[in-house]
Amino acid sequence: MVKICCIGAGYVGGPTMAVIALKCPSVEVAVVDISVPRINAWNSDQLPIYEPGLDDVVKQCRGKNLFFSTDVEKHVREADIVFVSVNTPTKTRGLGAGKAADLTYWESAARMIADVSVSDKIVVEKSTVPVKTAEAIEKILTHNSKGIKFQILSNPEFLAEGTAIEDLFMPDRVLIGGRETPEGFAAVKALKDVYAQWVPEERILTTNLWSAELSKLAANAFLAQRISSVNAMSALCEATGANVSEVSYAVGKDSRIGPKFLNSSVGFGGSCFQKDILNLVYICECNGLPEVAEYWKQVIKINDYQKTRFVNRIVSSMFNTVSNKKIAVLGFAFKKDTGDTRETPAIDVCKGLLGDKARLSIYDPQVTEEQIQRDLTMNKFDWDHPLHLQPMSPTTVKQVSVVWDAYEATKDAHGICILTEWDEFKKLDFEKIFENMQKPAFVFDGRNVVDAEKLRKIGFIVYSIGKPLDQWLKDMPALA
Ligand SMILES: NC(=O)c1ccc[n+]([C@@H]2O[C@H](COP(=O)([O-])OP(=O)(O)OC[C@H]3O[C@@H](n4cnc5c(N)ncnc54)[C@H](O)[C@@H]3O)[C@@H](O)[C@H]2O)c1
Ligand SMILES: O=c1ccn([C@@H]2O[C@H](COP(=O)(O)OP(=O)(O)O[C@H]3O[C@H](CO)[C@@H](O)[C@H](O)[C@H]3O)[C@@H](O)[C@H]2O)c(=O)[nH]1
Repeated sequence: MVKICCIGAGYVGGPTMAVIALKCPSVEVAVVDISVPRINAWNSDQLPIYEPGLDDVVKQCRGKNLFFSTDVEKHVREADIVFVSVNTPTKTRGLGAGKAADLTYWESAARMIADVSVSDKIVVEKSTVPVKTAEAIEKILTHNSKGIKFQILSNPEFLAEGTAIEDLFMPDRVLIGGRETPEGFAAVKALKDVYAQWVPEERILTTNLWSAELSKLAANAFLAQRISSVNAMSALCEATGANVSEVSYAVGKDSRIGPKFLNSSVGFGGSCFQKDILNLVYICECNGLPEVAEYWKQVIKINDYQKTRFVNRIVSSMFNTVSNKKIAVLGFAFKKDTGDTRETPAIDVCKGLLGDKARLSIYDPQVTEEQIQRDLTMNKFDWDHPLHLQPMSPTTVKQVSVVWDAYEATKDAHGICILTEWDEFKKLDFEKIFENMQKPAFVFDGRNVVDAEKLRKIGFIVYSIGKPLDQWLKDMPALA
């Protein structure tokens, strides 16, 4: 029986290994982590992450061929294939601070693998890493190996949160990069055989190591670039009276461009896009390519501009101040169908409004008060460390209350900001909400989820990203 061990029981390690266990009953899969609460949660009825369909997959395999454990060394020692899916945060100090990937967790995992191994192993990079990381990992492993042979593969993960199980069941592609040597080809084949149990052969791509590592950063950069492109257009739409949804639709009808990933928003969030582009920018700079670095940096700049622009719209529309006004924030997660708040645009929008002394009442169906308070007090990039190493802030933001109902959040509010596209926000009774709000009542829709015309008929002043502006908003300056 092939034994797989995955170091890192997070958003990637957990779902990916659960699906491998489900699809490969003859493989034994152990997912290990240094975080005791995380492993306890994986072994309980309340999994540590919310992902549609995940509970079901875990229930079918847990205790049979899927195990979650904190005994990292034992499972690594016994495994034939070791996936490493640990944090790769953005460095906050030293060389490359604010851009480069911090490989501390990766390096310590590699040293531990070398220490405890007593048989040859395939080590798989599942985390997103800078191109050429495999070379460094290889050096750590071979210098400490006591004669044991390691083959390093790059097998980046492309799942998106909220659709992780679907993406893992039917991936567009699985990418495996390895050394172009007989041993490298054999390792690639061994991993390919695992995926081939449910992924059609033509969707399993094999490349050299550097292409696989770089393809992951490139894919995220291309995806984020599409959003920044459409968001840049949204500002121009507002200035000209064009409608960004109509523009996106018309542009996406070109089969060379395609319709997906062209929704204008308050900005992209999530644990990957910003981090991976910063990483790409740093790699370009290190390789003497400042023009290429500048090009990708612009994707992040437009994303920051979009968030600032949104806050400025709110403040300027509400008589140039939100001081002591109650603003209802609907949605805090970085996208719908997840409780994940890493790099969510809601953090920057809320901080912007708090900077102007607003009172915030926040509702998200999947995010807890503790998480929101933590996000609003944490320093940039601190979120991307194992849970027990994250700073616990003793302070809370007093002007923020977190409620468990959209109607409660909007009661007596001056304005509503929609920051996540949860389906339930489309079905709210806006007549009832309008009655209970201060007047004039504003809606700032950062996800284009509400029917603006319907809301205007009720009496709201509505701002929808990239849509023709209300007369009210036209009269207000909204410079970013
Ligand atoms: N979240 C996503 O959707 C996604 C998708 C594709 C790729 N990635 C990449 O995958 C990697 C993991 O991301 P994630 O979202 O799963 O992160 P995560 O923070 O949810 O999980 C990482 C886990 O690794 C554990 N860990 C860290 N060091 C360890 C060690 N030495 N030994 C054992 N456990 C250790 C942490 O405790 C944590 O539970 C990152 O490189 C990320 O960029 C993420
Ligand atoms: O048209 C769009 C599509 C997305 N978004 C936003 O972009 C962010 C990222 O969304 P998405 O890509 O769906 O989620 P992630 O889970 O961050 O997945 C991305 O990042 C992962 C981590 O690397 C990759 O594996 C995935 O392929 C890649 O899609 C979210 O804030 C979305 O709201 C938009 O604003 N407009």
